[in-house]
Amino acid sequence: MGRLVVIEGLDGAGKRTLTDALTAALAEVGASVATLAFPRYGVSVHADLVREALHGAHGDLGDSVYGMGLLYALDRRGAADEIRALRAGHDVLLLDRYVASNAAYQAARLRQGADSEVVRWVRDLEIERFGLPVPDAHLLLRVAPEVAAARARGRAESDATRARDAFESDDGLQARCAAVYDELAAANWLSPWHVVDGADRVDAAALAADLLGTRLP
Ligand SMILES: Nc1ncnc2c1ncn2[C@@H]1O[C@H](COP(=O)(O)OP(=O)(O)O)[C@@H](O)[C@H]1O
Ligand SMILES: Cc1cn([C@H]2C[C@H](O)[C@@H](COP(=O)(O)OP(=O)(O)O)O2)c(=O)[nH]c1=O
Repeated sequence: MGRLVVIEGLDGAGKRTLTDALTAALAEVGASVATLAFPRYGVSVHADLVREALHGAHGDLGDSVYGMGLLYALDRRGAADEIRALRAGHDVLLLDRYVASNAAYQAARLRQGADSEVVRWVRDLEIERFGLPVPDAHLLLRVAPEVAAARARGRAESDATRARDAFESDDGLQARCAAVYDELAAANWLSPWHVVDGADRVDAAALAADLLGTRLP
C-alpha cells in the first residue's frame, strides 16, 4: 500500500504548484504517483454546491459553518473508494487538501482553535463515521497570510476561472486559518505534520527524497 500524503495550506499558498512539482520529482526517481484535489469541482455535486455557495448562491447556506463543513465532508466520502484504490496502486498518493482543511477553515470561521468542538466534529464525522483513510503524513505549506493573499490575487487576475471566492477574499479568516494550521501541525493532528517553508521556491526534489526515505514518517 502506498503512502497517503496530504498538502495543506492557505488559499494561494502554492499547494497546486507544489503538488505538480512533487509529482514530477517523485516520478523522476521512479516512484509511481497519483494525485487528487479537494474539493472535487466538476466531479462531485457536493463540491459544486460548495463552490456555488462560496460565490453567493443557495441563500444562507454559505453562512452555515457546519452546513458547509458537511458538504466538503460528503465530497470526500464519495471519493473514499477511489482514494483506497489509488493508494493501493501507487507508491504515493498526493492529496491537495483533505480532512484537515475542513478542521482549519471551519475552526477559523468560528474563531476557535485546533482543540475545539468543531475540529472534534470534523474528525468524528469524516474519520470515525465516514471511514475516510487516515493520512500517513501532512505537509503544511506555510506562507504568511499576506503572501498567500497576494498570490491568490495574482492568480485571479491572470485566470478568469479562479476568481476569488468568499473565503479567499476574507483576510481575517485567512489569518485565523493560518493560526489553526500551526496548531494542527504542532499537535500532529491525525498523523505527523511537516512544515514546509513556502516563502520561496520549494525544493521538490529534496522533499521527494525525504518522502521516500526515512526522514519523513
Ligand atoms: N513558491 C512560489 N513563489 C511565488 N509564487 C508562487 C509560488 N508557488 C505558487 N506561486 C504562484 O501563486 C499562485 C497560487 O499558487 P497555487 O499553487 O495555485 O496555490 P494554491 O493551490 O495553494 O491555492 C499561482 O499564481 C502560482 O503560480
Ligand atoms: C477541501 C476543503 C476546502 N475548504 C475551503 C478552503 C478554500 O477556501 C475553499 C476552496 O478550496 P480550494 O482548494 O481553495 O479551491 P479553489 O482554489 O479551486 O477555489 O474551501 C474547506 O473549508 N474545507 C475543506 O474540506
